Amino acid sequence: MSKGVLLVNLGSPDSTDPKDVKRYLGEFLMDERVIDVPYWARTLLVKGIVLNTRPKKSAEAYKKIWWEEGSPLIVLSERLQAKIDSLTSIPIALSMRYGNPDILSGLQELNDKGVDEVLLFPLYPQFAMATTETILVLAEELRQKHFPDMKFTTVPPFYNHPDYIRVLAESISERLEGVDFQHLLFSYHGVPERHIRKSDVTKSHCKIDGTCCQSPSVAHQFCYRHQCFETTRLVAEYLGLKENTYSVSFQSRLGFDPWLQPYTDRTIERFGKQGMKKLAIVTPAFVSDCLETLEEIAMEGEEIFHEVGGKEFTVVPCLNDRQDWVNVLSRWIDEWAFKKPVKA
Ligand SMILES: C=CC1=C(C)c2cc3[nH]c(cc4nc(cc5[nH]c(cc1n2)c(C)c5CCC(=O)O)C(CCC(=O)O)=C4C)c(C)c3C=C
Ligand SMILES: [Fe+2]
Ligand SMILES: [Fe+2]
Repeated sequence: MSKGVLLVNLGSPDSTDPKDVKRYLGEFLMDERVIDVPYWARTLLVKGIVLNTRPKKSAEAYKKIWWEEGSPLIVLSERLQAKIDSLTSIPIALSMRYGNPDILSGLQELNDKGVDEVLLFPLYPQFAMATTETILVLAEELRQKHFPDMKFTTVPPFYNHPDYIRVLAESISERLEGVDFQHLLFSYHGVPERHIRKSDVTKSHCKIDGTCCQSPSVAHQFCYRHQCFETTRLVAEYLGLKENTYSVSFQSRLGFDPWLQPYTDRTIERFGKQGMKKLAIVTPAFVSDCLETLEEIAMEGEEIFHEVGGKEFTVVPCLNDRQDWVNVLSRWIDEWAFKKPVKA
């Protein structure tokens, strides 16, 4: 058997043209694991309401962060792929769950190189139905339809892996060296609370309260909220952060359902109103900088903080193509390719 890797990230529109943004949002939001309501209700909501207003607004936001080479998320993912490729001896392909390059083209590229054993590598530290699960489900559908002889292995969420924690913590301490900050906010992408309950394999553990995510449970294998808290706890431990000098919040909510709380925008506002002047923020749900980090946090978040009296707002970049991160990913891939188990 011949081995290869498919890195998969979320994806971006092809350009900042509202038509491209509309096509991308249509594919993204019609995913039943992103907006998890019956098909008729999703169609009504997405095609009848969201796609009539959101693409124009989102296109304006994308214009603020777009690079000459294209979407930061795609460009940074491509740089990561190229660097890993230069360190490993097996083919490394890159796909996006939505937009281009799609998962089918990534699998085709590997297939054309003679690969019949693929390591599926969702580029998300924490499990979520709207991220990891939807990648694995679509990839499996495509495998059955187009490449029935291909074999898949999946990289599990690495939210608590010591290598990931070390690199994330080092990236934070590098960015914050010499920066005087009062609080470090760990802002994760939010999900509707309903998603957390749906992913609870025990169907009884998850209460979305102060205790469930801290009490041991098999449910945590698929609990995004627990995994965000664990990443935070382990990084705080690594950096020796004192209690009450860091906290967790959830950003990017959409719609009227309750999403995971506290919300990042309200948290930033509250901190400023309480008199905090120097806030640092890190976004560990994303391994590549993107709209949600470069616009929502670094631009909008800073504006909110300044409006309520905050002075210094420091954003830690995502891991992107940092060399220590590239080294870790290349080593995990080699461990798999040369028959050593990838540590969970
Ligand atoms: C409406 C439901 C959404 C869920 C659930 C959701 C979960 C989720 N998303 C990410 C990562 C990213 N999301 C990004 C953009 C983005 N997300 C949503 C909606 C949901 N996300 C929308 C509508 C958008 C598009 C932009 C907008 O109109 O506001 C991005 C950035 C993409 C880019 O091109 O830069 C990322 C990355 C995670 C990790 C997650 C659940 C854990
Ligand atoms: Fe999102
Ligand atoms: Fe929980």
